Amino acid sequence: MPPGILRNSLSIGKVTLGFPARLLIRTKEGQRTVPSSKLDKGEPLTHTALHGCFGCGQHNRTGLRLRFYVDDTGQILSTVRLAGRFEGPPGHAHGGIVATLLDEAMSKTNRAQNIVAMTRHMEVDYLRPVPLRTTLQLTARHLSVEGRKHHCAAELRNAAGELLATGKALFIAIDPARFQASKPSMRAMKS
Ligand SMILES: CCCCCCCCCC(=O)SCCNC(=O)CCNC(=O)[C@H](O)C(C)(C)COP(=O)(O)OP(=O)(O)OC[C@H]1O[C@@H](n2cnc3c(N)ncnc32)[C@H](O)[C@@H]1OP(=O)(O)O
Repeated sequence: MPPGILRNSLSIGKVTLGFPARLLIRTKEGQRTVPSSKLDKGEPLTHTALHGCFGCGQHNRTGLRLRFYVDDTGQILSTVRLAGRFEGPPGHAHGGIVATLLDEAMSKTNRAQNIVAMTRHMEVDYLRPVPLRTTLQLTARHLSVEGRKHHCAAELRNAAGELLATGKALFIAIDPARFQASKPSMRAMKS
């Protein structure tokens, strides 16, 4: 297991129940779909610092509350079911929410290596409208690193494996302690 990955309290057996019947994964041999019951190498990926995050904060009741897993190649996996409040085009997700899904998954490819990094530049290809209230598959990979610059990519698919959106992004590694120290106080934010 790469450093920085913390197991959450769910067992692997319970985790796989959350996935659709078949899940697209990338292995050392190439891309393929597997029955989700066979996804025995996915490890829950979680962290303790960002409870309020709109993407993954489990305490953010209005957020997406995404949960992520990492396979043995370092690929990040998640399944998502978007609620009606995330609508943009009728019956489909708002583009900003689609970008958030891709951004969040890519950020976890850094987190899985114990790197704290912020999105500096991101591009999205919206290939098909993303339906609400149905299971979606979100995957992301770390592509390369050069100094503080981390290049990542993500894909969003429907349960049948059809590609709906892709993203690429440049993340810049930061010192989280310095970031916390520069955080505005609640009083400053209210004024
Ligand atoms: C505790 C925090 C936890 C955060 C977790 C991640 C959450 C999930 C992801 C997000 O949604 S983050 C939220 C959205 N992103 C932001 O709010 C970031 C806002 N931007 C910043 O705060 C700063 O721009 C940033 C910290 C990302 C970088 O500022 P720096 O001053 O540290 O870096 P700098 O500008 O010097 O750029 C670093 C390198 O990247 C290069 N660079 C910057 N933009 C580039 C670009 N577009 N293309 C190519 N290279 C680029 C730049 O030239 C330089 O190259 P060198 O190191 O070789 O000199």
